[in-house]
Amino acid sequence: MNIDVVGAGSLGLLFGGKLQAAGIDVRFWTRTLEQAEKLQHSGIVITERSGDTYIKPEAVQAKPVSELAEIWREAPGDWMLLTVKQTHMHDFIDQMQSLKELKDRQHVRIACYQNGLGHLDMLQSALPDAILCSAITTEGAKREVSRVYRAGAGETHLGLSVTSKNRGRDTEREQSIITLAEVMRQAGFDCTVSNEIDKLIFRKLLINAVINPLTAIWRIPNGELLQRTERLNMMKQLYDEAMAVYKAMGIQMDEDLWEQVMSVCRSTASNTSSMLADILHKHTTEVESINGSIVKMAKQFNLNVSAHETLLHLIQGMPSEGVS
Ligand SMILES: NC(=O)C1=CN([C@@H]2O[C@H](COP(=O)(O)OP(=O)(O)OC[C@H]3O[C@@H](n4cnc5c(N)ncnc54)[C@H](OP(=O)(O)O)[C@@H]3O)[C@@H](O)[C@H]2O)C=CC1
Ligand SMILES: CC(C)(CO)C(=O)C(=O)O
Repeated sequence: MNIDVVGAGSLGLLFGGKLQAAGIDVRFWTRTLEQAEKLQHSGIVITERSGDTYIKPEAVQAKPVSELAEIWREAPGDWMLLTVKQTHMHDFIDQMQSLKELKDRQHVRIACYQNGLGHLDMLQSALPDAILCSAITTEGAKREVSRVYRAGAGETHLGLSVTSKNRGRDTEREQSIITLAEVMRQAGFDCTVSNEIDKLIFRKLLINAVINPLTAIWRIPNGELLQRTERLNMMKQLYDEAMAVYKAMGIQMDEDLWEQVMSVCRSTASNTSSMLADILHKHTTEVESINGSIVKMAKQFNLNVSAHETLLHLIQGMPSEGVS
């Protein structure tokens, strides 16, 4: 199987690096030529509790994403792992426009790792023939140049979301996802195919919508959210607002989801959430596709989600030079 990893960041290097170490043919597609050259010069190191895995420089295939569509004409891959952030989806879509002209365009298969909502619809309307699969993962990865740290082993669920379903050829789509999951397992990921991927997408959205903006505003690791009543009260307000939206939409969640949110805080107690990390690194956050999605859905039902709305605006208004 040939895997194209688009976005050689934290998740991209973790998944791509481990797949390559398991003997899968992997090509990395970077935003800049500079990063592609760096990977080919230094190789990739994956640091896990069990030790380091090293992909030698000469084994790394990395190119700027601007060359992907052209190379795909001659040598298409079997699956693309899309590991860019939500904030870079528009750039990626612009770069992929010429894939529409491929003869075999219905064989463009993309596994989307993004947190939040919005990317699948956007991608499906830009590439209507592509097979899109959601990859919901509890892996935690952090990149430093060409080294990626894996924070324990998480679970990854792959599945066709509502966006990609009802487009025919479901058996073929499902089979290709099963094959991708098998390859992921060979590479050491706890990966399963889920028939309830939308539930998992909304569960993750809720967890991110409660934890991320508060840790970003208070600049605390996830575990510290549980340390003060005021923080727990804010979490609960965000939770209740989101659950009211889900109820109006007919989205069923587990009865003990509030317990699960607190349990994620405990199991990732020392984590800097991705939203806080983005702010500290002066990157645009994914708040628009996380809390912004809750706000957008609430509007359809005239529901009040004032906590999400306030946090959305507070985070969007953060100084672009970051905070220290
Ligand atoms: N890290 C994690 O543990 C988890 C992350 N996620 C989700 O996965 C997604 C990716 O996260 P993460 O890996 O942490 O993010 P990173 O910022 O570490 O990686 C994203 C990479 O994409 C590159 N990129 C940006 N635009 C393009 C483009 N058009 N073409 C090719 N590459 C591009 C960036 O390049 P450059 O650095 O040059 O800008 C960067 O290397 C996010 O939506 C996140 O919410 C979900 C679960 C866990
Ligand atoms: C689950 C959580 C909150 C872990 O840090 C996360 O997914 C994130 O930081 O984006």
